[in-house]
Order: sequence, then C-alpha cells, then structure tokens
Amino acid sequence: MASKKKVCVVGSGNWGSAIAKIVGNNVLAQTDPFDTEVRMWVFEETVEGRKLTEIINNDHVNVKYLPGIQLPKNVVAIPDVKDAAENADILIFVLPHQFVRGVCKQLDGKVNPGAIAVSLIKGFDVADGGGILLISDVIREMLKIPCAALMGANIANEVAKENYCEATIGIKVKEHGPLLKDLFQTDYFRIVVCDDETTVEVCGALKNIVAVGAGFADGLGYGDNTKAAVIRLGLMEMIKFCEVFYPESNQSTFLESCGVADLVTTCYGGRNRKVAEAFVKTGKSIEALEAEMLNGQKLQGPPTAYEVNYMLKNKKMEDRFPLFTAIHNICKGNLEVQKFMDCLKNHPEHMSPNPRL
Ligand SMILES: NC(=O)C1=CN([C@@H]2O[C@H](COP(=O)(O)OP(=O)(O)OC[C@H]3O[C@@H](n4cnc5c(N)ncnc54)[C@H](O)[C@@H]3O)[C@@H](O)[C@H]2O)C=CC1
Ligand SMILES: O=C(CO)COP(=O)(O)O
Repeated sequence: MASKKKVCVVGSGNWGSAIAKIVGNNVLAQTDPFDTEVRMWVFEETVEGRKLTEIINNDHVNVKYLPGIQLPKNVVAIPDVKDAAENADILIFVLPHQFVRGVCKQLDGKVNPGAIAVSLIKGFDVADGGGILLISDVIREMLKIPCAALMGANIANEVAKENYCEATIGIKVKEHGPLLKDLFQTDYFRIVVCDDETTVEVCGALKNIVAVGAGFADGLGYGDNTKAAVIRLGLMEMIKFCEVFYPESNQSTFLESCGVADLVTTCYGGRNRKVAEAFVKTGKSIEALEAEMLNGQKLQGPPTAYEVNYMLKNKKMEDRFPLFTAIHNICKGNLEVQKFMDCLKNHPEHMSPNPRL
C-alpha cells in the first residue's frame, strides 16, 4: 500500500493560517491519500508572554495572525522549518514573498526529493542581470522540486469565516491537478485547475500593485468610478506585462479567479488598498503604516512595485507601464501622490489611434 501523503504548510500568517484550517480539515476527511497530521511552520515569536507555537498547539488559534478562528487540532505548529518539512510529500509555501529565499536556503538539501510544492505567495524575486523571477521559479531552483501555484480572490479573513469564494490552481505537471484540488477544495472554497501556471502567478503578484493605486485614489477622495478606472488600466497593464514578458501566457486565464476577481477583491478589501489610502491621508511612510496598522502582517504591493520597476527600468520600458511606474515612484517618495491622477488621465490607453482598433 502506498504510504500516506504528508502535508506541510510553510508559513503561518493571515493566509497561511486560513489555508492550514482548510487543509487540516480536508486531510481528516480524506485519509486516503493524505496523512492526518498537517505540520505548519511558525516563525516563532512571543505573544503575551507565550510562544506562538505553544498557543497554536494548545488553544488551536493563531491569536496574532488569524484571531477568532479555530484551527483543526491535527494542524501542528513547529518552530523549525526543517523539522516541519521533514519527509513532507506536499509543501504549501505561504509566507510573505520577501522571506522566501531565506526559508528555501534553510530547506536546501532537506526536502524529500519526491516532494511537490505549491506556492500561494504573491510577488516576484529580483534576478541578477536586471530581470525578475517567479516565486515558484525560486522554489523550483532552490529545492529542485516541481511547484504549482494557487491564487485567487481570497481575502484570508473571509475565507477563514467560510464565506464562499473561488481559487485557481495553475499546474505544470498534469498529475498534480487532481491531488492538489482534493487537498484544497471545500464546499465554500471552489477550485479551478488550469495548465497556465505562469499567468496564474503573475496575476497574483501584479494585482497587489494595482491595489496600491486603488488605495491612492481612495485616499485622494475619488469615488468608485475612479477606482474602476484604476482597476481597468491596471488590468490592461497586467495583460500587456504578460504579452511582453510571458508570451506563452493565455489571456483566458485573466477570467479565472486569479485574474479579474482577485484584482477586484484586493482593490476593495485588501491590506494594500487600506494602507495606501492611509498613506495619502496621513502623509506617513508605507513602512510606518505597515507596522502601525497590520500587527506584523506584511504588504506585498510596494515591494512588488519595486521588483517590477527594477526590471522595467533595466529594460528601459517604464513608459510602457505608466501605472505600475507611478505607483512605485509614489511609494518611494519620488513622485507626489497628487500626480497619480495625471498618470491616469494621460495613460497610453487613451491615446489615439487606439492600438486595439
Ligand atoms: N492575507 C491574505 O488575505 C492573503 C495573502 N496571500 C499571500 O500569501 C502570502 C503570505 O501572506 P500571509 O499569510 O497573509 O502573511 P502575513 O502578511 O500575515 O505575514 C506575516 C507572517 O510573516 C512571518 N514573518 C515575519 N517575519 C518573518 C521572517 N523574517 N521570516 C519568515 N517569516 C516571517 C510572520 O511570522 C507571519 O507568519 C503573501 O504572499 C500574500 O500576498 C494570498 C491570498 C490572501
Ligand atoms: O491577495 C489577497 C486577496 O486575494 C490579499 O490582498 P492584500 O495583501 O492586499 O490583503
């Protein structure tokens, strides 16, 4: 008899904890093929005098990152990532993207060579030579295992409350589709599997930049029509970004949950939007507001805007992506936020002749 598949969740923040709840319950309901214990790596910290791992293992709540949500008892918090990942068959990577290299370094040579990974991480990695890498590429290259991506319109607190939503799993290896769908799907978290892993992941990363723009528009006092324009122009830049840098990309993937749906939910309900609005209203830095407003949770939009700009600047292509470029420059204090409206008004999408006619 084939041995049961052991699952490890690498990360335990807001989304990491919400997904551990789903996966923990799903493995209990499907003891073939899954092992019933789900190990969850926790970046150890002290919360109100107790270790976070101890709180999770005794009280079954991540009081810091997902308060008020009961985690299944078979989700076991482990402070050493090597111990957590040991012998795992499926590694679910779900941590802020700025930490992924450091964590993979610790896991180098320690993961089961037959394991598969799935990345829930939104962002890019800057590469030598002026380009960027997908986070799944970093995982594949550093750990030498295949990696799929799960992205979607999935604000963690809502998913944790079991409010209906959808997600997209992008795969490169066909056989991973059914296994991962069984691991993640519930009656309130519906999964579509597609073979366009790259676009799934690129959408998840880029929409966080647009959400920062949506927050700027909100902070400047504009209404829903303006935000819809930010969303539309952002979507056009996301599509163009895939056309230019990932020509194998399939445009129909933008219609999956990882595309338009995630863009919309993040521009209305996400942390990037919220902090960007406060940035305009308070004049404080993004870093200060992240620390003040998010209680340890991390923003992905501003660093992703930097990563994208790093490549665009190197390729002398900033003017082809004026929305992404303006958002980066505003975050860095190189452009006044009031100029954001000029960026929208003068966007090449409005220039004639319209390139699509
Ligand atoms: N929260 C959400 O609603 C959603 C988040 N995501 C994505 O999932 C990924 C993870 O996000 P969250 O789980 O929300 O994380 P989070 O934003 O709650 O981040 C906090 C986590 O980072 C850890 N951390 C802090 N310093 C660290 C360090 N030096 N090294 C390693 N870990 C450290 C903390 O221990 C905590 O687990 C991100 O890429 C995010 O874009 C995707 C969908 C929804
Ligand atoms: O990715 C998300 C929803 O799918 C969450 O977005 P924020 O990081 O802006 O909260």
